[in-house]
Formats: sequence, C-alpha cells, structure tokens
Amino acid sequence: MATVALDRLRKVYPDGHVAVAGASFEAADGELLVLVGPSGCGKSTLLRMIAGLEAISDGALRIDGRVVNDVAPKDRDIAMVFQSYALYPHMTVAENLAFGLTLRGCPKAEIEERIRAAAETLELGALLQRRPAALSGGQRQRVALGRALVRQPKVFLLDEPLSNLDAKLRASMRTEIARLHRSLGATMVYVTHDQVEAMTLGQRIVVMKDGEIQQIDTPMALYRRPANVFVATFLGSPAMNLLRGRLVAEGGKPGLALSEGLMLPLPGGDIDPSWLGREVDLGLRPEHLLLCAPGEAADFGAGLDMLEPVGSEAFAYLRFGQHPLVARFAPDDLPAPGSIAGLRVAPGQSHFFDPATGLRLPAAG
Ligand SMILES: Nc1ncnc2c1ncn2[C@@H]1O[C@H](COP(=O)(O)OP(=O)(O)OP(=O)(O)O)[C@@H](O)[C@H]1O
Repeated sequence: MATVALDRLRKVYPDGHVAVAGASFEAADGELLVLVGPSGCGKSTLLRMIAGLEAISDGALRIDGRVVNDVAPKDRDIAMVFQSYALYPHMTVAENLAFGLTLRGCPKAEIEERIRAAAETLELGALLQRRPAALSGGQRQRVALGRALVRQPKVFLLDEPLSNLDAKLRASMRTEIARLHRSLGATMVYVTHDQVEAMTLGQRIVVMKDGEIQQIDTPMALYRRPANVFVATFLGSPAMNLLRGRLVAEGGKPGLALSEGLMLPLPGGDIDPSWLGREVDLGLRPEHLLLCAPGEAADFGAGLDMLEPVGSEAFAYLRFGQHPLVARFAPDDLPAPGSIAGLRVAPGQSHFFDPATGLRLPAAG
C-alpha cells in the first residue's frame, strides 16, 4: 500500500479555467480519504490528476514518495472505479474481472486465483458467468469494485461510485466499501458530492469549493469546528442555522441583537468578551436549539410553522421574528404547529463567523 501526497497541485484547463487552485494534502498509507464538495468544485479533476487521466498544470504529485507527474496512468499502480461502472457489456463478469490482468500478461492460474478471491470478498461467486445486462445496479458496481480489487493496486481511486444507485442500495454499498477498506487496509481516495457519504465513509474529509480546499479534518472535527461558513453549512442535514447580528451583553445578559430589535439570548460562556459589540454570523445546529418542557422557563420563544416527523426525531421549522430556524426535536410531546415553542441554546455549541470573510472567529487567547 502507499501514500498519496499532493504538493500545491494545480489544474488550469486550456480555456483558462482554474479547476484546482493549488491543492496540498497527503493520504496516509491505508487511509480512506474523501474529497467532497458541490458540483464543479474540482474534485473529479483532482482525482483524475492523481489517476494520470488529466495532465497536472503545476505542483507535484507523489505516490509512495515518488514524483509521478509524468508517469503514465498504467504505471502508477492505481485502480479507478467510476460512477458509470464502465463494464464491457459483451463480456461475462469473470471476463470483465480478468480483462485488465490478461492485458498485463498475468499468468492464467494467478488470474483465476485473484478472481476467486475478489468474488469471495464481494459475493460475486454466483454471478461470474452473467453479462452486465443481467445484473442489478448494485451488482454492477460490485463488479466494478472487483475489477479494481483484482489489480491489487497500491491506491484505489473512486469517483462517485454510488451515485447511480437508489438510496437504499447506496447505504448498503457504503457499508460494503467501508468493510472492504477495513479488510484490505488499502489507501483509498473517494470523491463524492454527498455529505452523508463523506461523513460516514471518510477517515478524513477534504472539503472543496471553487477549486480551493476549505478544510481537511476528521468528520467529527469538521462538524464540531468548521473553519468557515461554507463548511459549516455544507456538512449536516438539516443545515446549520445562520443568524447575522451584533453580540451584546445588556444588563449582564449575553446575546445576539438581531434586526427588528430582537434579542437571541446565548449561554454566557459561549461569547469571547473581546467579541462584544461586533457583528457576527451566528451558527447554530438544529440539534442545539433545545425545546423547553411546558412550564420550564425558556430563554426565548419562536413560532412553530411546521413539523416534519421522521420517526426517530422531528424537524421543526420555526420563526424567531422574521428569522427562520430549523430545530431537531425528540418525536414525543411536541408543541402544535401554530403555537410558540419555548427554546434555549445548548451551551458551548454556538459557532461565530466573521461576516466579511466567512471565517470562524478566533477566540482571544
Ligand atoms: N475540459 C475542461 N475545460 C474547461 N473547464 C473544465 C473542463 N473540465 C472541467 N472543467 C471545469 O472545471 C471545474 C471542475 O470540474 P470537475 O469535474 O472537477 O468538478 P466536480 O467537482 O467533480 O463536479 P461534479 O460533481 O459535477 O462532477 C468545473 O467548473 C468544470 O466546468
């Protein structure tokens, strides 16, 4: 297995479009690193540069310490899995799995052994003599994975491999890929636009936007301490609430002064004293707006427009003055839509961003 290190990797397309504006990170040996971001952010371009399918405009790419900028894709010891499966329709599953190995002159006995092992790992044994047309979407994607597996590459590159599957199959294939990664201990770089896939699969996540890396960290670190408003609102569903206002402490009571003369009370410890008086974007995750029980003293009230029960919990669409808020409540004893819900903000969970830059405010040290 291998490390993949990017040093200020850049891609400028011939029309002058900067698709990747200098990306630096390293996937550790055996790591499953996920690249995530909205459509057009440059994640596929980045992966294709690692694969050798796209020329690198500037910067250095190292696989296992060796600079491979000018090494042909077939000599990089990587295997790529695409969204579109890219199976040969006229070949059986076994032939599809064997094809790349035969091309490389791998001995027949070895090919058979590798196919047997891959078929066992991916539960393809019963399907080996079928053609792709006779397989379900999930089975086709397993064959595509199998084709990468038999290559025994140093690095697996996966480009939206689950996007063509329905939601249920996506979830089960996600588990399968995680299991495969664990059992192989392989280095994998995985591209997706789906933040749930990124959060559940990635050991670390690289968040991209407009060709630039926004933040690299473990899923929970990104969730708990997003570096900017983009990362804060991209990860998490429903998305983090954002409110612009001025931080104040009137009569010793800290809060966010909003338009319309509204005041959103905040837990005292959340506000760094050096921030008082300044305008901020306050970020609150839906689960950090706490519903007060009837009779319990609430910090503020918000009109409940609509409830969306999803079984284990309910999403509440609220309005504080003009400001929409989404909260995540336990499914029982919910207030009725049209009523006022008594709320408070969970201590230690407020996020503060600079409205000018979108960056998280550094606490005064
Ligand atoms: N050959 C090309 N010439 C010019 N611009 C390109 C070319 N290929 C891609 N781009 C642009 O580069 C940017 C990044 O594209 P890329 O395919 O890497 O994005 P992505 O994040 O993978 O998006 P998606 O999730 O939609 O596939 C986009 O703005 C795209 O329009």
